Amino acid sequence: MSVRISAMSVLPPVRRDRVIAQLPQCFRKEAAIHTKNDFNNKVKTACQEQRTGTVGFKISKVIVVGDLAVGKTCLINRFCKDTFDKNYKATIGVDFEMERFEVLGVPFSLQLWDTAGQERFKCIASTYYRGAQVVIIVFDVNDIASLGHARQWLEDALKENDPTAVQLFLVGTKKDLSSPAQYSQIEQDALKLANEIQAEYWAVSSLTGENVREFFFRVASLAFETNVLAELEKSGSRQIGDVVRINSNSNNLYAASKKKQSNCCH
Ligand SMILES: Nc1nc2c(ncn2[C@@H]2O[C@H](COP(=O)(O)OP(=O)(O)OP(=O)(O)O)[C@@H](O)[C@H]2O)c(=O)[nH]1
Ligand SMILES: [Mg+2]
Repeated sequence: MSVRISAMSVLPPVRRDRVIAQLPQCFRKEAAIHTKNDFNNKVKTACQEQRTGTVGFKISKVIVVGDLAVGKTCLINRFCKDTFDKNYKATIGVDFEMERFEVLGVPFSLQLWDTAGQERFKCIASTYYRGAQVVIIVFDVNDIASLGHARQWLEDALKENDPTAVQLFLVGTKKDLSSPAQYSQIEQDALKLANEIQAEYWAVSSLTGENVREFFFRVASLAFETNVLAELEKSGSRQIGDVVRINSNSNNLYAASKKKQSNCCH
């Protein structure tokens, strides 16, 4: 972790299509984390004044869970690599992707943990649940049973996390395979569940790409907003100068992380 943080300072600039300047809107107002039109004012001001705490080192951990073959890996691959594979290759344990953004001018990364839905790999996968700021529960809009299992996935994910600190998303995939009539029927159930578990609801297709980018932009934006607000609360009356000092002292940060690394490897 610390090694990755120090490496970030030498990374190239964030891709132009990962720059977020406006708060992306929710998919359904009936099931949204919030329905405000714009980023929180305190967050905007802090970003303008570069008072966002560990500027440039912000990372949120996201775990993606749900039944086997609902399309978790395809969803991540569509967004991160703009690819789609029609052949099913089960995820064994977990896969990991880091996606970098710039939100309100501040570098921000999502650590995406793609977990296995197959029962036999669940045990390995669940050891990676800890420390998640965002939980994405995925179901297939053509498979009502996969929606029914969402609660169980949530329960397992929250066992390892502080339920009050987690932002939840419920995502229906494979929208391209369902007729409008079939879709609107399952959407009713999904919206109801999303409200009960206080999740924000989205429906996407990784095959066509419908809503995929919008969804991840929304995740990044809400995670960022929460992250900065928490940072502002934590720092309270701390001087702006403190933050600047931490950042300008990156040599020491690097040295410290190297030291830590050698301690744990030997
Ligand atoms: N038509 C269509 N097929 C999809 C879509 N998303 C995924 N699939 C297909 O569904 C199958 C399973 O997709 P994966 O992404 O591997 O599923 P997973 O949830 O990662 O499965 P596990 O890793 O076993 O948990 C593959 O054959 C995909 O091609 C979609 O949006 N539309
Ligand atoms: Mg997978």
